[in-house]
Amino acid sequence: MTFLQMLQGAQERNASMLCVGLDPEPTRFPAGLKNDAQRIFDFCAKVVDATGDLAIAFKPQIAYFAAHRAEGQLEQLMRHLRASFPHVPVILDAKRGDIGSTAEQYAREAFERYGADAVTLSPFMGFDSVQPYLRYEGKGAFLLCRTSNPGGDDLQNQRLATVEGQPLLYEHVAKLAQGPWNLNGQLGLVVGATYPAEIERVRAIAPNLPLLIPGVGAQGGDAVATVRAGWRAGAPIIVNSSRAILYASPGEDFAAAARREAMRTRELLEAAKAA
Ligand SMILES: O=C(O)c1cc(=O)[nH]c(=O)n1[C@@H]1O[C@H](COP(=O)(O)O)[C@@H](O)[C@H]1O
Repeated sequence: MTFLQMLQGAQERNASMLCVGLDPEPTRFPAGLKNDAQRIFDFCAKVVDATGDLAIAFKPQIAYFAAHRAEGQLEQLMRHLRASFPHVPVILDAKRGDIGSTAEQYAREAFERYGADAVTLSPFMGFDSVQPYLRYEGKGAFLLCRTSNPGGDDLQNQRLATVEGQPLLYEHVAKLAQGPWNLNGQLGLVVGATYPAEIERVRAIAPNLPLLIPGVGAQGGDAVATVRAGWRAGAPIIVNSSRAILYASPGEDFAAAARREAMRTRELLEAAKAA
C-alpha cells in the first residue's frame, strides 16, 4: 500500500486530520520515567497506544532519539507502530537534504532501517537531493515550503527576481513540488499552521498535494484557520501537534491526558471542516 493510500485510509477510519508528533524529551517525562533516556520507547509507546485510533499519522522527530543515542528505541517504536496501528502511516521527521550519493544513504536510513512511510526533506539543495527518496516506490516525501518558525521569513519570503513573475521562494518550492519534481506523485509540502494566509496560497498553487502542517498547540497556530486555508475535498492535510499532546499532563496520567488533548484537537479540526 502506498503512503497516500494509507493516509486516505487512516483519515477515513479515524475521522482525523491530526498527526501525533513524537518529540520525546526525558526532562519532561513524568516521575518514574523522568530524565531517563532508556525509557523513551516506554513513554512514546504509551502515548501511541492512547492516540492511535485518533490519528491520521504519527511523526517521530529523529533528533529527539539521536541526541540520546536512542536510535535503537526509535527502531523499536517503528516496529511497535507497525504492529499496533498498521493502517496509520508514519512520517519520519528528519529534514534531510544533501547531494545525491549522501541522500541515497539518508533515504535508505528512513525507508529501510526505520521503515517509515514518508520523510521530511529540505529542498534547498535542489532536485538531485530529493530524487533518491523518489526511487522508493509509494513512499512520501514532504518538502519544507513555508515553515512555522519566525526565521522562515529569512529565506522563504524572499522574491526570486530572476524567475518570471517573481514568486516568493516558498511559492517556487510549491510550484516545483506540484509540477516538475513530482515524478510519481510522491511529494507533499510542509506549511506552518502559524501562517494561514500562506497555507491558502500554497493550496492554490498545489491543489491536490498532501500538506503537512505543524504549529498548532505549543506554537499557537490557529487550528480552525489552518483547516479553512488548507483543507479541500480530495486534498489531504496532516495537522501536527507534538508537545501539547505529549506533555498535556506532567503526571503519571500523561497517556490519558495525551488522549484527551488529541481528541480535543481532532474534534476542533473536524468541526472546522464542516463549518
Ligand atoms: O517538518 C516539521 O515537522 C516541522 C516543520 C515546521 O515548519 N515547523 C515545525 O515545528 N516542524 C516540526 O513539528 C514539530 C512541532 O512540535 P510542537 O510545536 O511541539 O507541536 C516539531 O517536531 C518540529 O520539528
